[in-house]
This record gives sequence, C-alpha cells and structure tokens, in this order.
Amino acid sequence: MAQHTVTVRGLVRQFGPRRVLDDLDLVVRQGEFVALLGRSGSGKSTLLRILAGIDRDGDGEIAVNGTVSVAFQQPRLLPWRRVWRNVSLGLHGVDGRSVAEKALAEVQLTDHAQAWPLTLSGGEAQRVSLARALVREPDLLLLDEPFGALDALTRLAMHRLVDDLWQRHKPSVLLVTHDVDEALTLADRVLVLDEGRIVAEHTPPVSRPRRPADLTELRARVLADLGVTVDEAA
Ligand SMILES: Nc1ncnc2c1ncn2[C@@H]1O[C@H](COP(=O)(O)OP(=O)(O)OP(=O)(O)O)[C@@H](O)[C@H]1O
Repeated sequence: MAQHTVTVRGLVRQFGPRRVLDDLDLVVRQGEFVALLGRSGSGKSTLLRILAGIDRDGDGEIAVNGTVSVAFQQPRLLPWRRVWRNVSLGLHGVDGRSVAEKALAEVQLTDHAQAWPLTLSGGEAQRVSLARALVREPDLLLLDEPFGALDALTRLAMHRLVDDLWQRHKPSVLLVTHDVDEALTLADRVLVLDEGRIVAEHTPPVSRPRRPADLTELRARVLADLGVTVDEAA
C-alpha cells in the first residue's frame, strides 16, 4: 500500500487560551495535490508551519514522510545573492550552479540566472522561489498563498506552470489559498478548514486542464462551506 506523505491525527495548536487547531486530522497521499481553503485566521498557515517543522509546538500525531520544501507568499530572496545562488543556497555535495540552472529552466528563467533579485518582477521572483523549492526535489511541497500577491494574468500563468511541474515531478503538494478557483483548478482534493478542523472535502473532476464551466456547481458548494452565498442571478 502506498505510504502517505502526511499523516496528522488529533493535532492541537493553542495560542494562549485560543485553540487555533483543534483535534485536526489530515492525510496527504503520495503524489497528491491538496488545496486548503479557509477564512482568514482559520489556522491554515499555522498548519503549514507545523508541517514544515518551523512551528514545533503542536500537540498530536504528526508524521511527514520524506523531504519538505516551502514557498511563501513573499518570495523571500536574498537581495545580495544572484538569482542562481538564491536557488542553490544551502545545497551541499552537488554542483549548485548546474542544479540551479536546471531548476531555473523549469520555471522558464534561464536568462535571469545572473540577475539580482531586486531587478525581477513579482512573478519572476515568485518563479525563483518555486525553483528554489523544486531544486531539492521535495517529496512534499508546501505552498502558502504563493500567488496571492500577483496580478490575475501572472497568477494564471503560474497555475499552468505549477500544474505542469506537478505533473512532471509528482511531489505531494499542500497548497494554502484564498482563491477558490485556484484550488479547484489545481488540486485533486480541496479541503476547508474551520474552527480548527477540516470541515469539508471536495474532489474536482480528474480532467486536466479543467475548464471553469465544469467547476461552476462545485465552486458554489465550496463557497457555501466558506460561508459565502452565491447569488444565482449574478
Ligand atoms: N505566533 C502567534 N501568536 C499568537 N497568535 C498567533 C500566532 N500565529 C498565529 N496566531 C493566530 O492564530 C490564528 C490563525 O493564524 P494563521 O496565520 O494560521 O491563519 P490563516 O488561516 O493562515 O490566515 P490568513 O488566511 O489570513 O493568512 C490567527 O488568529 C492568528 O492571530
């Protein structure tokens, strides 16, 4: 039987008196793309930080099988290092330059390997951040609102890129997002977090790329789970 990349049971994370995560269960299967939706403050980033090992104060069973890379909403590049060095930072025992160039080619940034981060557009910087995550060939890719700060067109291009990278490398992915369409377009399973637990789970059609027209009904159901009512007449 295939092993799960993430198994979480009974996870509790408390800040003072407030239980942000409250007896949460979650499984991410090997090679599965899971999106996590939830209202602001529902604990999505907290969960990701716990899975990434950045926050070690969660109680419960947390098993992450394999290597993990994280990409955040802000690319967090080091401005004093060239793009390729940002990508290869922290890699040991390999030719950093050539693995960085390979990862940059995957995100179509070959021409920017020598550039300084401050000369990049927002979308380019976010692609560097993705290259940096991919260069480690992670078993689990944690994406925390990675496209939230991008304009709509760049975001669509990033969706295509991530879909393509995922299909080629098949890491397990846990994507935190506010964007219902992003979740429904990219993920195998869409989870809704509320009151510290997963309260709903949806499975978009398996076909890829997914057409917005195929997702209308599902979008309304997910929005209802999030407490948003859709005006049918709109
Ligand atoms: N270090 C901390 N100390 C105290 N409270 C915290 C801390 N980190 C997070 N919280 C609280 O936990 C709750 C969940 O925060 P988290 O960032 O996980 O939410 P989120 O679902 O990712 O929100 P958003 O969608 O707005 O990014 C919030 O109410 C936040 O104020």
